[in-house]
Amino acid sequence: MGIFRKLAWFFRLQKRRYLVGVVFLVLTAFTNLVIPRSIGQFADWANQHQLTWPRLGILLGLITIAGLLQYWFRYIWRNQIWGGAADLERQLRGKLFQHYLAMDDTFFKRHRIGDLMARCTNDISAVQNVAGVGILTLADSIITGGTTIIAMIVLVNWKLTLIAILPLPFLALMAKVLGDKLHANFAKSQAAFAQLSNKTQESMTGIKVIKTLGQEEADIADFNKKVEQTININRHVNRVDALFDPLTSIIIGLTYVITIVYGSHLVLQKQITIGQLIAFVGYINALIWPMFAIGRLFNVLERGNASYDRIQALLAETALVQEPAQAQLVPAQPDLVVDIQSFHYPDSQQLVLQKINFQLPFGKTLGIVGRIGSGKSTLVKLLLRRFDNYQGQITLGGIDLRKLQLDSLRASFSYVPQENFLFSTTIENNIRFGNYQSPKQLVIAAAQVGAIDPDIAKLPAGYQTMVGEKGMSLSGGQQQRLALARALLPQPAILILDDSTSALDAKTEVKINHNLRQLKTAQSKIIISQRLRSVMDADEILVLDQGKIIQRGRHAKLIQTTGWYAQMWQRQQLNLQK
Ligand SMILES: Nc1ncnc2c1ncn2[C@@H]1O[C@H](COP(=O)(O)OP(=O)(O)OP(=O)(O)O)[C@@H](O)[C@H]1O
Repeated sequence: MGIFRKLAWFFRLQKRRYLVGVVFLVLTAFTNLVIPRSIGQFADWANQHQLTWPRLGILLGLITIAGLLQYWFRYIWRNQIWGGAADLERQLRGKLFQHYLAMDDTFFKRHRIGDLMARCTNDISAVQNVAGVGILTLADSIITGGTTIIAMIVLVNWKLTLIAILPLPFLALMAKVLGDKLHANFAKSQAAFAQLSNKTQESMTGIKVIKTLGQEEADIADFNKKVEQTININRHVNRVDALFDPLTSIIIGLTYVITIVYGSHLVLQKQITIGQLIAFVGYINALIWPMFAIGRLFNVLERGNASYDRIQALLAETALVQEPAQAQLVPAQPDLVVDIQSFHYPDSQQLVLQKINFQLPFGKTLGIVGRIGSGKSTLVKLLLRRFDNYQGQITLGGIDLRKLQLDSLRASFSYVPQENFLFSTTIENNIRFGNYQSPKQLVIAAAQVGAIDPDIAKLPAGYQTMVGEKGMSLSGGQQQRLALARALLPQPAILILDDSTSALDAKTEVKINHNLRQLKTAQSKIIISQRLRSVMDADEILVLDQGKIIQRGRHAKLIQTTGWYAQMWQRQQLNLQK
């Protein structure tokens, strides 16, 4: 019952809806009594040769009215209670999704996507069941069960009632015991399902790698193994479930036998009429479902409770980066000043950045180069405030990043990462992403700077061409250029290109660099690249190695020195000549 306490916030919000639902459940329970009672009366009148057409008419009228009212009452409570359950689902789904979006990299490292999706599907359904089937069963068991037993005692005979309902609590007990077994297996089935969705998601995401390495057969075998495991567990669940029905029939059968044997005895003793006995059988019929449901109720509540805890555990995880109270907006045309003493990722002790300091006045360009793994992308993550746990300070427009509004901070940067993500919608929507109000000319202008406009013009549906999932229908270079156009459209204060032209040929890259230089919109640029050609026009270039700046200055100065930059420049020039 703890789950009802945990969901008290929701039931308080939906008080009216649930109250109306329960009132109509009570009315349904009362109309439920009319039909057996009328049939019993019919039997008595028939038995006593007192049945007349008008009397038959009254009974049929009563049964019809009770049936119609029941239809209407059921319609109302179903709408109210199921509506409430659907609303709980909507709220939990919304909360979880919003939470996922607010989380940082470490969260997604801790939880696999398949698990996160399972929480959004199976766990939410289990909690939703509490607010739907759970509430219905609880109210129905108490209300229908209670009114039926009272009717049996008052309208028929208390001794017969007591003896006849004796086996019914076993029905509830059995439902609970088997339910527990079912629950344990259900947890295994949930885990197997989560593994299967992890596997499916990984295979779908990595489909290109699987095909390239010719691993289709191995992957299919692995997938089939997981499907087999899931089916086996579900088979076991079904076997336990299948035990339930025959046992139910035995207990219900026993109840009828007792009722008929002892009831007939009472009829022969003239303590009750034959009509009362017939009505009584009708009441027993009405009582079976509430008893049966009580046992199942425990499972619904337990399952819901476990799932609610799992959802809450996720929701309780806080993002590493929090917005302070009274956060400030980024000033217009901000200068960027970086002074990082040291940084390590939260889940590792390895120092990834040390003594990184530079200034990027508004409108200037900074180039960052260096060996792979030297910390270039990590530096960008700190600028975008994906991590906060560094020693030192970063200011934008003179304000510490940690004091800025997150939305305002992120709107100041446009970041084109090494690996782009395109959405399965049109090319235009991919460029517009988040900037749906921008006029079409600006979309085209961004595509022109990104040198993707000529490619789009060649497509049959132009800007309205659908991009396959993850940009499947575009080449790697086209995807990179589309991502660049998307980053340019909002005209951010600082544009960050993180090796974002790696898939382009030299000619296209030169063209894009030229377009970027010609941009009329003033903005700062941070260009990270393996190709020194991309940064040679920068106002300052930083060379990183093992998280430290080992060289800095302008291109002309750096090629004069004997360090990494000059060596790399010569090597790349030679490669170009080949
Ligand atoms: N999320 C993370 N958690 C722990 N360590 C990480 C994480 N991301 C990167 N690292 C480590 O930080 C170091 C710097 O990585 P980073 O990606 O910043 O290098 P990079 O210079 O951008 O490399 P590349 O040129 O290959 O993109 C590497 O040793 C890497 O293994």
